[in-house]
Amino acid sequence: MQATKLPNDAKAGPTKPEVRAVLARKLALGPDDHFVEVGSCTGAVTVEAARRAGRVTALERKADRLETTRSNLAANEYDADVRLVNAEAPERLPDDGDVVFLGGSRNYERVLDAALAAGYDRIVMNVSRLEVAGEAARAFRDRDLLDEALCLQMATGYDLAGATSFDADNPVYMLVGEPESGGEPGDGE
Ligand SMILES: C[S@@+](CC[C@H](N)C(=O)[O-])C[C@H]1O[C@@H](n2cnc3c(N)ncnc32)[C@H](O)[C@@H]1O
Repeated sequence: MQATKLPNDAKAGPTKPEVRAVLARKLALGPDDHFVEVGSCTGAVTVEAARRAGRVTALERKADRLETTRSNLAANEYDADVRLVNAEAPERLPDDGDVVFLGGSRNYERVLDAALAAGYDRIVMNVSRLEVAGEAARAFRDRDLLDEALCLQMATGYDLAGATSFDADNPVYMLVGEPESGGEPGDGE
């Protein structure tokens, strides 16, 4: 697998590589897909999506973070047609997208409604704060959208006096939605 280079950082990112690996599986992007990202920040997800999807639109509300997305994209190779947009979704959410990933949670209910109205096939959201995760899971359920709910918790080993100890990351909740499937969480695969 090609390494993802992120020479520039931004405060709220990047999404950890192991979480991105699970995310890639859940997004299941292919060359015919138009992938839309809400909250691109460092561009870590943007870069990896741009190697799988045909088109990528990355929205980021903070202009300086969008510039970080842009510079990190420039450090990597990818084939997709990528468009970067400085906007707070649902403003400028494309109406011809196939798959949307919400890495940022502002206005998420309105983003879900806009994506559903536009006929997106897959909607995935990552949340780290517990209360927001609970409310977002309810929002997915209320829209008959919740296909899977995952709680990812990574711990990375490091050397401690010749033995292996671990540094734990905070948990990340991943909500996977497939409009019209809306099964019980866990039915996904
Ligand atoms: C946790 S960070 C995403 C990290 C990113 N996946 C990465 O790997 O760097 C969330 C980002 O979403 C942005 N954001 C939050 N809500 C947004 C919205 N409604 N529209 C656009 N950007 C949004 C924030 O400014 C922030 O940069």
